[in-house]
Amino acid sequence: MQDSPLARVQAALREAGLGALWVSAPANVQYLTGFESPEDGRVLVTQDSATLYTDARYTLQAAQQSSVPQFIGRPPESLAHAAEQLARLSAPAAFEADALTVAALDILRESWPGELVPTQGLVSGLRLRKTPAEQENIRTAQKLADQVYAEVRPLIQPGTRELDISLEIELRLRRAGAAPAFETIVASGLRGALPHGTASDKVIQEGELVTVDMGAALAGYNSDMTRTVAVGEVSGELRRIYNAVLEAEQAAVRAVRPGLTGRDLDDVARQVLERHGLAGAFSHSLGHGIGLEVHEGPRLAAISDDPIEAGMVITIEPGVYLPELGGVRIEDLVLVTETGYEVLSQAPVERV
Ligand SMILES: CSCC[C@H](N)C(=O)N1CCC[C@H]1C(=O)N[C@@H](C)C(=O)O
Repeated sequence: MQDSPLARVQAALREAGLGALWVSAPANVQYLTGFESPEDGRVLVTQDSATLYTDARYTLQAAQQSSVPQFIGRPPESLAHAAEQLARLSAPAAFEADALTVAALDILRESWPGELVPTQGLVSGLRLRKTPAEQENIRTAQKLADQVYAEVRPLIQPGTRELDISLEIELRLRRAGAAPAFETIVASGLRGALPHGTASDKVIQEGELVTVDMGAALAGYNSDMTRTVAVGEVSGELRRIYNAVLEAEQAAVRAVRPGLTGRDLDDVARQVLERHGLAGAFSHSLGHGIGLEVHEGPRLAAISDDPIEAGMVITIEPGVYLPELGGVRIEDLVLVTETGYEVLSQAPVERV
């Protein structure tokens, strides 16, 4: 309890001179309470209490899952209940500035007494380093994704539609009790130049590269991995960009260790691609943290000072996108350890 996420948020409130925090970011609601329908939940954390607010659709579920007491009801009753707690505080209450619409803030201001101040990162900062239990959840989600990828890999052949590959992946994830972490990306041939090219009805042809970017969501935690494979013989230029991306990816993975910043790792990959004359075609960041959300801190990007620390789970995913030719992305899921890294994604990276 002493070191639980809730206890740490309460300690942070005391340190910041805040009386309470209204938590509305779904991942933060789940992190603090264990409630697995967090889009329909909010949490009021004070220095010595916490209440989960949700509605009657979730009475039983919230009682089974939540580690904090629940108030079942909708606004205005729920906000009036929170207002009673806030009225006892002498310090201002805070809200999550990155997880509240202007309209929702107006309603809180109309419903509650006292000052309401914006905060950022109070809870999501705690989520950056994963506990051993969280690491295990992500590892299990990735193992399932590896298994599903292996089962579906034989379908990536001439004559198959991209859509049928994504459907097969998503069906197999769901059969196993998981869900897709995000809409599966299957981008073949020229569509490979779309970094977020979700599967279309395009039919895969001989001589194309096919990029599959997939993740499993299990027990609230997500995985994320990309493989690009060749269908038959591909052109020399496609082979060249594939091997350049592979070199960049492997260099960045091998560089992972605590003490660096997100920018340092992004630089490693970008420099390799620069040597191959391809840095201009790497149009996104190197990677991101992952956990209760697919995209969370730290950012691995050219503009990121985010520190890389042991316990973080990150993706390393350089890509090259050339509209006239196609694209390549290779992505691994990596746990940052005290001494370096452990690659969690085990699906084979093929030679092209
Ligand atoms: C819609 S979730 C996509 C998951 C994927 N593995 C991923 O994170 N991608 C695909 C290419 C770029 C990268 C991404 O979206 N990165 C973000 C963080 C960025 O802003 O660069």
